[in-house]
Amino acid sequence: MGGNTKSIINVGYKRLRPDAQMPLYATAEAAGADLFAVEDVTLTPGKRALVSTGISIELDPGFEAQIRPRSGLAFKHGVTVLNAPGTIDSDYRGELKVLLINHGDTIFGIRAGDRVAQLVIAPVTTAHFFHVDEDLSTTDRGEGGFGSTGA
Ligand SMILES: O=c1ccn([C@H]2C[C@H](O)[C@@H](COP(=O)(O)OP(=O)(O)OP(=O)(O)O)O2)c(=O)[nH]1
Ligand SMILES: [Mg+2]
Repeated sequence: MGGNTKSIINVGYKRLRPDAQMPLYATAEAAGADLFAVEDVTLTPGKRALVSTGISIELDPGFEAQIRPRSGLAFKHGVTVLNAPGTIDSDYRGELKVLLINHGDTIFGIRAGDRVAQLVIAPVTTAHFFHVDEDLSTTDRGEGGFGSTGA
């Protein structure tokens, strides 16, 4: 289409239990790889739960993984990732966990093997923060924010 090339990085994963499933892209060009629950969880309305995936990954420095909601769960059941997007640091070696919340009005049951969220790999820019003594540069926006440009 635009002549841009796809970028692919290698990400090693470990199964922390035999029934864990590796993150899986549902289609060839999916941005997110689905994450699977390894346990049954019951989410009553308004409640949250940390759902185990049974997977750990090793990202190279300069990358992160984001745990994002699945829109189908949000649309059909009001179930979403509470801390979306969850941040997986490249130095994290623990199990990937998904913090789900039920914003719906009915009980939502998760079964082991269900796809509960999706993992997006992204490059990270690390800032070198330096203190400045002079004024910051002048812009049209200035200090306006939080709706300052109108509805
Ligand atoms: O949805 C999430 C979010 C985070 N993590 C793991 C990976 C991440 O690298 C680590 C720390 O996450 P974060 O920095 O968001 O949490 P924190 O509250 O700042 O904890 P910490 O003090 O451990 O950084 O927890 C998950 O498994 N799932
Ligand atoms: Mg942190």
